[in-house]
Amino acid sequence: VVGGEVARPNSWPWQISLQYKSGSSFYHTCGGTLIRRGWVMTAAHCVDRSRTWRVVLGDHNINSHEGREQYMSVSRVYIHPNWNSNNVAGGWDIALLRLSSDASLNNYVQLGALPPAGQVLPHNNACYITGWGRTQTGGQLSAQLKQAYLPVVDHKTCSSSGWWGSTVKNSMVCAGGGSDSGCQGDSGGPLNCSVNGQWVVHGVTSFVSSSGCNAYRKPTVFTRVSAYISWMNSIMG
Ligand SMILES: C[C@H](NC(=O)[C@H](CCCC[NH3+])NC(=O)C(F)(F)F)C(=O)Nc1ccc(C(F)(F)F)cc1
Repeated sequence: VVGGEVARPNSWPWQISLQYKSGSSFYHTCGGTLIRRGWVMTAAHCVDRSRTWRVVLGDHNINSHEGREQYMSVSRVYIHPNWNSNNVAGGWDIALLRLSSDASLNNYVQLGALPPAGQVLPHNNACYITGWGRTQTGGQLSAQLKQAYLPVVDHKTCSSSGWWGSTVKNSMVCAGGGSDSGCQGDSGGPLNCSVNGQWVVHGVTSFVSSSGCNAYRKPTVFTRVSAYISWMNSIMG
């Protein structure tokens, strides 16, 4: 996350860290959202390569053990069948991870709320991106979970010339476009939007401009969760 601020610990209790094993250690690579006790929603591009994954729940500082974390292994990865790893602009950047056991819900670990199928938020709807991604273009990951206020940019604006043009599809949500943005390492994490006073996860962090995370008029682009409700239900049952 470029800009924004460090989140109050565990104030986004559905945010997870997706980590892969290398040698005898695990490394943060993406974010994700706990959507059922045994299921995590993330981006397909996060799990393109087959690796040994683990999901960390209840985390704040990914480099220290604070005692609230739950470490879950992943028993199966479901990547959307239409996902094309050579074309993030095509959309379909969504995946589900089946956990090997159910999470314990508590003050630090809660389920994220999903939107109703088809719901599209209006321009400027209040949303926050959260994640441990780079804090500047080309910079380092954040040790502590960060948040940034990224209001929704409607499709009409986001897909206009000077903005993303036809790269952005209707199955995506744009948010931000100013000096705050997502960045590498935030992928797969939630776009948390305020709807009728409740936080609802309307986006899965998908891409930013290759010329810089907070490039002018290149809002962060998210997979629009409300376009994938039926697919997710078909997988999770
Ligand atoms: C560096 C930048 N990385 C990204 O945007 C990666 C996803 C990369 C998927 C493809 N391997 N996502 C992120 O950094 C995220 F944290 F914002 F989600 C990037 O490649 N952006 C990008 C690439 C292609 C296109 C387009 F489809 F238009 F060709 C648009 C943006």
